Amino acid sequence: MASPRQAPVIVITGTPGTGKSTHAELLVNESPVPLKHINVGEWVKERGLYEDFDQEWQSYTVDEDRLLDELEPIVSEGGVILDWHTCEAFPERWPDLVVVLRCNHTQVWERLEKRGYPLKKIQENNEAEIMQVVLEEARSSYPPEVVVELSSETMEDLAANVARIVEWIEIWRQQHAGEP
Ligand SMILES: Nc1ncnc2c1ncn2[C@@H]1O[C@H](COP(=O)(O)OP(=O)(O)O)[C@@H](O)[C@H]1O
Repeated sequence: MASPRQAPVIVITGTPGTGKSTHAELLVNESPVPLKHINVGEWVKERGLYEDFDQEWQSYTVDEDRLLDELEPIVSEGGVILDWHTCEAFPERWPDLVVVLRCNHTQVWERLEKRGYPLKKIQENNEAEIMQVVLEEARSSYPPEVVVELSSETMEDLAANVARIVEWIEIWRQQHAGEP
């Protein structure tokens, strides 16, 4: 990394509906260091970082090269939460912490139904949660000490998870104090 990092890079990932944005928003408020929340899906749409839009699946084919090019300078500064339903595109050197949120697949189904997702997309995500696709992806892309799996089924889970990440940030800060 070219620039000194005063704050860590945290990836929050998980199947859509597991609670990534909810966690990221609360974490921004509770973090002891300033964190910028990037909802990568929204970022891709706003900046046109996609090659195509699939009507049937209602999803974008992301231009990953452009996405990574645009994120790189922000990530090098540190103090960022990358919130995305996939994480393997991010280089191994980027995240200090990868949080994989997990949720009972029935709850995922209900949350995505409320969001108005097409049935096909709900089924695909439901199956992905059952098969722990995102967790496997995170485990195969990053060192084991960086990846943490957290349950996100209740408001108590949410509060406990954010408190745990805040504690982790405090330790990260102590370990990196005085670094150039
Ligand atoms: N731990 C939780 N307990 C209860 N409801 C939650 C929890 N996490 C998320 N939700 C709810 O589930 C829905 C999807 O959450 P969201 O953060 O948008 O998921 P994602 O960003 O992973 O797609 C929202 O209505 C949110 O309020």
